[in-house]
Amino acid sequence: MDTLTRLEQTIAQRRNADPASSYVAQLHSRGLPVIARKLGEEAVEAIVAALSEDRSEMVGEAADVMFHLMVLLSAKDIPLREVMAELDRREGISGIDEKASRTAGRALQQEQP
Ligand SMILES: N=c1c2ncn([C@@H]3O[C@H](COP(=O)(O)OP(=O)(O)OP(=O)(O)O)[C@@H](O)[C@H]3O)c2ncn1[C@@H]1O[C@H](COP(=O)(O)O)[C@@H](O)[C@H]1O
Repeated sequence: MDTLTRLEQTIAQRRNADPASSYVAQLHSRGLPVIARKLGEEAVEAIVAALSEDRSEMVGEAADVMFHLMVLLSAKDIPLREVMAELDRREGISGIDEKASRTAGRALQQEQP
């Protein structure tokens, strides 16, 4: 089993644990807005780390972002496999082409009466 799948299972098991002894349970007990905000804070910390020269800090902050994203997915009852399936669906589609097709689609919609 890969690391993220194991982490997903751990988070599912810890969700309803005692918040005094589990950080995952603590986050869940505080609710979705707190979990979402925490992910935002971790993302900002990752940005700061990326702009510093400290490689290990970047690795640590990237792990924090991924962990808190996994907690948020759990809170939203979205299985990791659904996100992986979306990434699989996107495989081989250039971001440039995808954006261009969206822009063209919007232009077509605006032309219609
Ligand atoms: N992977 C993680 C993991 N990564 C980060 N964290 C915690 O996320 C929190 C991050 O919050 P902060 O950035 O605010 O951390 P901080 O140390 O307060 O930092 P600053 O305020 O100084 O910036 C810290 O408490 C980290 O310990 C994690 N907590 C848990 N896990 C996994 O989740 C499992 C279950 O954890 P519990 O629910 O706590 O048993 C663990 O066994 C791990 O596998």
